[in-house]
Amino acid sequence: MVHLKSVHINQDRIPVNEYPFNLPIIKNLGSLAFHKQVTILVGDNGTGKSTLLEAIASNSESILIGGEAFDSELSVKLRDQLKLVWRIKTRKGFFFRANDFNHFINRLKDIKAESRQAIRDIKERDSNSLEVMPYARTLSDLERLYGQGLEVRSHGESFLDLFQARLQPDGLYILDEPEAPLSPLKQLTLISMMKEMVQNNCQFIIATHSPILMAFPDAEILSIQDGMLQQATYDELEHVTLTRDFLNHPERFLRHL
Ligand SMILES: Nc1ncnc2c1ncn2[C@@H]1O[C@H](COP(=O)(O)OP(=O)(O)OP(=O)(O)O)[C@@H](O)[C@H]1O
Repeated sequence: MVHLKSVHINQDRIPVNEYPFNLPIIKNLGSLAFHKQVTILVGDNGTGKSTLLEAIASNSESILIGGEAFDSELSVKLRDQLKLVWRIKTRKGFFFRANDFNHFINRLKDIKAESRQAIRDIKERDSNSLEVMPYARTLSDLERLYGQGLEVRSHGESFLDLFQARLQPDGLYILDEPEAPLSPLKQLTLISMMKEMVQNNCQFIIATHSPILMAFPDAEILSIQDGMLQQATYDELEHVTLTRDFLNHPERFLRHL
């Protein structure tokens, strides 16, 4: 079952010559329906996938993992023109951009260091003080979620740890290029985690360039063609055909570069 059924854009009174409204994908959006629990957005660089996902996530009040805030004033403008239709609005889930991930890990590291320091300072003043409790709770919550710490894992490992820790049933997960740090094998691990969460009533909307993630079983694939989002099959995607042809005959491509 999908939580988010559709997105509509109010085309009245939008400044069509300004970013993000000047992007063809936004100009042509109209209504976008989500029919399956997994939607894969595919398109060339710069076609507007991140812009659209950020505006949807911001409108749905999604938790932003790792980023400072729904930054661009510009995507906020787009957010305000969107109308989201829910089956039942879920508060679970998050918005995740691979680009924000390092920031997220560093922030967790800082929170732990600050909490440890606060505990030391309080204990020096009064070794029996209960003031340490909130800091101790923060540390134990982080340890329960992420074990020793995401910062002591490799980029790809910590990324999967995060998903393992934070995916929960009934959530809406909006992911922007989650394949970024993952080896092909670990992308399969991510697919396996997602399959489990789909059985637990989760919905995923994912922008990706990975032909592996695009193969998620029974996903709805929306491909950006000539500035329009259109349903597509896996085998007709350029990402897939080009990768397949390249892997079969790399020399044919490299010869011309
Ligand atoms: N703040 C901004 N001001 C003006 N133009 C912007 C801004 N942010 C992005 N753009 C432009 O909007 C277009 C769409 O960007 P966006 O990041 O949404 O594309 P994308 O499809 O996610 O690309 P990629 O696959 O490379 O991540 C790009 O041409 C980009 O240069």
